[in-house]
Amino acid sequence: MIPIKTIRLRKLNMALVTPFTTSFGTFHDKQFYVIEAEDEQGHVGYGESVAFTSPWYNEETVETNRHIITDFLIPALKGATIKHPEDVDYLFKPFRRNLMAKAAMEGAIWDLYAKQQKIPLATALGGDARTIDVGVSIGIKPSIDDLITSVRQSVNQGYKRIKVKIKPGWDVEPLSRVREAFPDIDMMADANSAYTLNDIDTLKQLDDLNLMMIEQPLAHDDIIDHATLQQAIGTPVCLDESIHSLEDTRKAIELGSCQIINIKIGRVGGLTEAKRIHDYCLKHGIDVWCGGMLEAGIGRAHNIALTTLPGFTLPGDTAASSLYWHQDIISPEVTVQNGVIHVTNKPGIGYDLDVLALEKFTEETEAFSVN
Ligand SMILES: O=C(O)CCC(=O)C1=CC=C[C@@H](O)[C@@H]1C(=O)O
Ligand SMILES: [Mg+2]
Repeated sequence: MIPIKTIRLRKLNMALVTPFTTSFGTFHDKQFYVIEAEDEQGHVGYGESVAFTSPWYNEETVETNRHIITDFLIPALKGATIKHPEDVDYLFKPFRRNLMAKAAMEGAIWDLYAKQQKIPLATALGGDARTIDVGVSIGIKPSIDDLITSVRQSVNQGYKRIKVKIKPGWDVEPLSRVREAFPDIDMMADANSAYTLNDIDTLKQLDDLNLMMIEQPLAHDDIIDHATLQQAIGTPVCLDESIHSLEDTRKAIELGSCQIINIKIGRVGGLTEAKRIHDYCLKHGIDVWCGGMLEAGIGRAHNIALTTLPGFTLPGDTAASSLYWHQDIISPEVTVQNGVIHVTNKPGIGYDLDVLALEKFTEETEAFSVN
């Protein structure tokens, strides 16, 4: 690779079109870092951090990302010889976890590499799909009627799969009403670790609803109880938060903890590990799909590139920019036609940056020399 000259951190703050409710409360906007990796010839690769401002999804936050990137990952790049983006994954190995910080940096370097090679990031990763199917994730709503309305909107827009968030007290009844209204849609539930093995009877009732999967029903750091649960229910278990690496994937598959894995680039430390997990699952007949973290356009573009790999057999959460942002930071924005994204064959992430929008949402910028 042409050596990296500068790493720039841009802290962005963007208002969400739809507030996003989690166990920590409701987010109305999202702060995150855009990482710009510039080489000595002026090519710029872009990455996007996906950590939230509070550690509700994993241990990372926007501020821990900045700390790890500026105090450890950028210094590690100084003087390092990066021949291929896979070298970055190796370079960052000595630093424990902080996978979203690593993924943001590594993603920018993968994009820079692809632009230097004048190939799409998808091609650099080994993907060749020209279109990808996408679904949509619907949060917990004030009423079942509101949920039905949201599902109808998404179905009418042609999304290939509807993901409905559930929690104790908001599960069998709302999902049954959705299934009654939409007997034939591909539907899944995302429990975000809200249940325990004491809830097996409730979760068994979901078997009657022909769900594609139930995502992360039990503890965020468990694969043992998920194996017990998978034995007890017919609905395929999908793991999200429990899987941080290829090793976690191997263990979960060997234990029978899941039948499907939601791969999120940020959760597993970057595109290199995400590809390793994909390749392993492809070999072992485990379906995978690409999860979302409410990314802006750069993160969305990385998700699209990854999803072109052959093992991404199920629709992911990479919905259109307009479902999340009044204005995205890429041009063109990510659009979805009848549940399908057409993959661009432009170099790197395949989208230009909308510089005016980027500046508009930038709260601060820092530059670090690497050579
Ligand atoms: O980006 C999207 O639209 C998907 C967002 C989404 O469903 C999630 C984001 C982060 C954590 C979870 O709440 C959930 C998920 O489990 O994937
Ligand atoms: Mg999930």
